[in-house]
Amino acid sequence: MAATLRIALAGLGTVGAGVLRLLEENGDLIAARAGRAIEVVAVSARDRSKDRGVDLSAYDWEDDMTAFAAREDVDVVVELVGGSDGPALALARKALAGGKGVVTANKAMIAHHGLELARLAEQSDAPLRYEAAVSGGIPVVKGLGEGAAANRIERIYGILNGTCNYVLSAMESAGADFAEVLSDAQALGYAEADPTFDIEGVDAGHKLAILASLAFGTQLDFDAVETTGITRIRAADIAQGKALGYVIRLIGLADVSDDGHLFQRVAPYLVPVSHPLAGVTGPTNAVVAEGNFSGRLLFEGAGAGDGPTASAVVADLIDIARGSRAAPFSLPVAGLKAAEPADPGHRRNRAYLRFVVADRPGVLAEITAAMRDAGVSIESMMQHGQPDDTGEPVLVAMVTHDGPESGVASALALLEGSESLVEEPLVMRLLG
Ligand SMILES: NC(=O)C1=CN([C@@H]2O[C@H](COP(=O)(O)OP(=O)(O)OC[C@H]3O[C@@H](n4cnc5c(N)ncnc54)[C@H](O)[C@@H]3O)[C@@H](O)[C@H]2O)C=CC1
Ligand SMILES: N[C@@H](CC=O)C(=O)O
Ligand code: NA
Repeated sequence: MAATLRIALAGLGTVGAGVLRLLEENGDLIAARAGRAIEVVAVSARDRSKDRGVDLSAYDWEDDMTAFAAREDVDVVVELVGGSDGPALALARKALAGGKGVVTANKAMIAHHGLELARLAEQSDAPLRYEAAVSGGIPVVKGLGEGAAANRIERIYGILNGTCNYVLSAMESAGADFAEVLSDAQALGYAEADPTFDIEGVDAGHKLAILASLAFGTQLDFDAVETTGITRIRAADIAQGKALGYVIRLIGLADVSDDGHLFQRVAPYLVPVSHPLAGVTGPTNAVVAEGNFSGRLLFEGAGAGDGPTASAVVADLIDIARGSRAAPFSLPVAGLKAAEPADPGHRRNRAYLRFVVADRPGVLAEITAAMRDAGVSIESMMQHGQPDDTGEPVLVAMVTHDGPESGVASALALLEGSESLVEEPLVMRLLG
């Protein structure tokens, strides 16, 4: 058997402790499959004395994780700290520049700096792997980079954030309160250190930017991802969606037009109950990739949590131990094209619009007039009034016929500043 693959592990939280447990429990099987043992040499985290339920006594401790990059007894650095910049990025840069491999679960860092890191990896012929960064335990990075590598991918979309899916499906099934379910998701280790990244769609945006680059061979462009989170969704929207035959899911969706314009959006969508993504509940993620020869591929599994994420991290280590040197984004860096962001105005779809309005005569006429003037055709409309004349605001929801997104945008622009609207209208597209 070849020499041991020696690793240093930065970050001993949910994922880091999971990796140590996995290497401990499945060590023999992993060594047999990798062709050599994977040995943890050193670890680093913020607090040395914290009880993580794993024995650290066999490993060296470094207070400063960037010291891993200079250690001659380390082949691969595993970065499980998080944060797009800061010590995680410093460590990845130093390690790759010095010819060490890097395995990371850090989607924020890859989404912002993946191109630079891939270039460093290429220059020093060091492996860079990030399977855990996109949809935790699902082998979607490998699925696209290897299994579907022969295809032109035409569209990629899916449920990319376990926390949001957990929150939405609990609100849907148990009528649970948003804040309460979010704290459950945090306690279960699904949420990011800053959970606003989850609920505002930023985390899903990081993953979508990575998937788009892998799928379309374009340069990462996280700044161009249009991002809307789930914080404005009310129980009434979920109930309304259900009555229409839909569930609400936070969807990341990317495609590239024939003339090379890249569309990337994360937003809550109404998903027909018959669609495979509608049955995806809890912290589960699912990614659909449409290949021109493979047809529709569906990758589904646990998108967050210690075990599944550790499984993806260790799979990357096994790849490196086997000697794989695949390009991080499936193509040499020079082959990744810069893509212009697409203008979403021409995209056609049906939309769910929800207004909270003052309960007084003429309000509905004002909204429908704006729709008419913008050329938006209404398919159905529901008003949830108060049982008696309480003067409380009421909720008006409507679904439009298929039409360009620019029509809905124009209608809402006409209503901007209207005293009839008590809050900003909510728009969710119907997944087609
Ligand atoms: N928790 C999950 O389900 C998943 C997490 N990830 C990613 O994995 C990475 C780690 O996530 P978790 O384990 O959930 O985070 P965590 O918050 O549980 O653990 C982070 C670890 O990094 C250490 N750390 C943080 N800042 C540090 C610093 N400045 N210096 C030294 N150590 C520092 C902490 O002490 C802790 O040990 C993140 O990039 C996250 O986005 C990816 C997929 C799923
Ligand atoms: N916070 C993320 C963790 C995995 O990427 C999520 O909820 O999906
Ligand atoms: Na993955």
